[in-house]
Amino acid sequence: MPAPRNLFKQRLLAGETQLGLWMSLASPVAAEALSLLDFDWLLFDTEHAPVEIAQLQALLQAAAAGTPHCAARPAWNDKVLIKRILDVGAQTLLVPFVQTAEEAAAAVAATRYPPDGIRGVAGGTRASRYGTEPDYLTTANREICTIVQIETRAALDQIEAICAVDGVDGIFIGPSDLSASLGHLGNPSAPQVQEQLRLAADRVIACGKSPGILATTAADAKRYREMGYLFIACGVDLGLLSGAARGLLAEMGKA
Ligand SMILES: O=C(O)C(=O)C[C@H](O)[C@@H](O)CO
Repeated sequence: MPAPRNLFKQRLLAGETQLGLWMSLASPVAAEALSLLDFDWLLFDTEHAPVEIAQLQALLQAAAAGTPHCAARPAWNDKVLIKRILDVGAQTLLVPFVQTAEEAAAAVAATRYPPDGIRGVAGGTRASRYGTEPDYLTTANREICTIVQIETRAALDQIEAICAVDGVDGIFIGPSDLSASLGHLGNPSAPQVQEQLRLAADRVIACGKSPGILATTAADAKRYREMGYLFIACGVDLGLLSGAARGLLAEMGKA
């Protein structure tokens, strides 16, 4: 049996819109419950969430209950972190803080077995169904989706060069870090930041790649969709939980 088909990658390359959810709670219960909703993808964050590799494996196992495609973000553009995430079965990686074509190429190489890259070979991991998929090693590369995250002014300057790197399947813009880099720390809604987000989407699309982004409200997600963003994390599980709890308290008159 070959590696599982990566439908998220196929839809990304076809330019389809895919609505996702950003997962920071580090909770298998939340992962399982939210996987049963109709999101196209879930992103498990290991950069800014307290998630190590064994926990990520448990999160992926829990989310396998449902249909969304499961992506993961390593804590850094690091070949060891990326290898370990691939081994626990994530096929789509969102690699943070990529600023140059060279860094993008390194991210791609880390996700591919030789001769296309440098991913280390393991006999039995969750990715290969613990070694029961005889064709996994020869088919894994084509089912990996590598998305790089642009989150600085310097990276914005390199969008076209980064998009041109073979194996980069999509470009994800991090509004929080980008706003910080542009001098608007904590304020991604600043008009100058929003203008850069609009321009970035246009430039990525002009390069023939799909742009993605993280929104924290439905209003933001809709605006980003109008800007042309194609894979949009429409919210964060942690934010949704605490927002709903705050709303409940407010309704009870304890704001
Ligand atoms: O810059 C951003 O935006 C991101 O990279 C996402 C953040 O890390 C964070 O908001 C995720 O919870």
